Amino acid sequence: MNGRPILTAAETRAAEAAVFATGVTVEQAMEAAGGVVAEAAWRHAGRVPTLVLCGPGNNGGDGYVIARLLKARGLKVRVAASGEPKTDAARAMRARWDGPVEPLADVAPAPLLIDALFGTGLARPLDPAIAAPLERLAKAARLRIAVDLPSGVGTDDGALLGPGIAYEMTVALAVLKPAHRLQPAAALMGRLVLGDIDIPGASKLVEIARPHLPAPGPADHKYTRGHVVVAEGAMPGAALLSAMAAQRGGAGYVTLAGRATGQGGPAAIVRRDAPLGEILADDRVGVALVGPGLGRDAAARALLDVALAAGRPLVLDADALVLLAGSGALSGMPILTPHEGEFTKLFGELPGSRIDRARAAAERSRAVVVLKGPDTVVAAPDGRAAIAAPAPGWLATAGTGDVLAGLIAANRARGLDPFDAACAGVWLHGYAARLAGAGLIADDLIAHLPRALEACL
Ligand SMILES: NC(=O)C1=CN([C@@H]2O[C@H](COP(=O)(O)OP(=O)(O)OC[C@H]3O[C@@H](n4cnc5c(N)ncnc54)[C@H](O)[C@@H]3O)[C@@H](O)[C@H]2O)[C@@H](O)CC1
Ligand SMILES: [K+]
Repeated sequence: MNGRPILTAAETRAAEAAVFATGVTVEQAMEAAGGVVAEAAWRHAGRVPTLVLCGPGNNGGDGYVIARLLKARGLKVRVAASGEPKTDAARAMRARWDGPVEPLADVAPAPLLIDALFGTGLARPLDPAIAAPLERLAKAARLRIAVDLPSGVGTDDGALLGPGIAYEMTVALAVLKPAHRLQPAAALMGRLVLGDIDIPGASKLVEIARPHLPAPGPADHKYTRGHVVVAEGAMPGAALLSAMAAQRGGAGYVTLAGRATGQGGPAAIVRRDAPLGEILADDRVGVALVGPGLGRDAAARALLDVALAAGRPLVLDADALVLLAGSGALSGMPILTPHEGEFTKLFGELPGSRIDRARAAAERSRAVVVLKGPDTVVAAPDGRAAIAAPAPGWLATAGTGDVLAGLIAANRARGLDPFDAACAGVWLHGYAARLAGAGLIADDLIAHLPRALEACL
């Protein structure tokens, strides 16, 4: 799978254990971890008086190493701890720290705060006796750096278990964890730096990577590049946005068909008023996109039924998802693109993190599920899953979902497998949003798609 691996707390422990089984010691891994954080802190903050907060586990152990290494560089470093270290490795690092260790409760702040209280081992919400001084010290600092994770977030689900402090930088150790990308935790990370400590991790969960989308070759023509048929429903503006996004997203041929309610848009988009079933019977159709502006009436239902029966690759969005509520497994592995509200209508209240819920929904529906939001998750029925890197909040505006559906349709029509097509669409969408900048509207995203595509050649 493309993209940086993301490991849960248990998977990270298993990856560490595999490395320890080769003869590497926990102390060596901890020295390496402390080393990468100290280096990153030095490069980020320079010669700034520093306070390192150490917790009881190995995250705290990393903290004692960081304190020693920064002090060796000539920084004024103080250490405060929430208690005595509880692991052998952390005790060993505590013993190698030659300065005092102050109690957390009443320690004075410093301009740079390094938080090594808890990492992947946090098992419950922070006690106020820890959360309160952490918050006080963070507020009084000028810069805040988190070791592996901000203390007080759920590693596997990104939930808030502490005061929700925003850091300037987080140094993820060895691999990314779900909290680095899942909200609300992801918003606290600041600059996310990956600290390589030579612990390889493989996972069925990755961060969505820039796709490789080669330019059309000499043998390509409009149909090999992908023919996208977008169903036009009650609100034709939404379908037009999808169609334009598919076109600018690289599809060779885009047709609007269905209720023939719309007008306007580029002359290169073909409008047909033949029955949708007849249009989809053409085996050169690469994908049918149904849902944006579809409506929820009997005519909408009829269009959806025709598309479901056509046997073509499908992308189902918006109203189509609401109309599908209560249906079981789907055939042909369609791509479903619900936001939270549509997801709940379609699949009910599922337990677990957004990753767990997207995976369960994908398995149940036999579809690729794109659970949209500030931390979009893509999941396939075989367990593959991917989380998008943070995209600009400006995407929270009308029509951007229609653009995403069109982009995913274009990538599916060009022949990518449903999971890869969904990931490629999400990546292009986020990248185009960064190019479009502040105040973007959905039309601006479309205008920036050619440059986003160029980045993938
Ligand atoms: N990923 C890796 O390969 C490496 C990880 N290391 C570090 O080790 C960390 C994980 O270490 P640990 O598993 O010891 O976990 P932590 O250091 O995150 O914390 C575990 C300790 O905190 C206690 N605890 C959990 N929740 C608490 C709460 N709400 N209030 C008070 N105490 C609580 C536990 O009982 C345990 O003593 C990583 O985050 C990373 O910083 C490095 O030291 C070495 C290499
Ligand atoms: K931490």
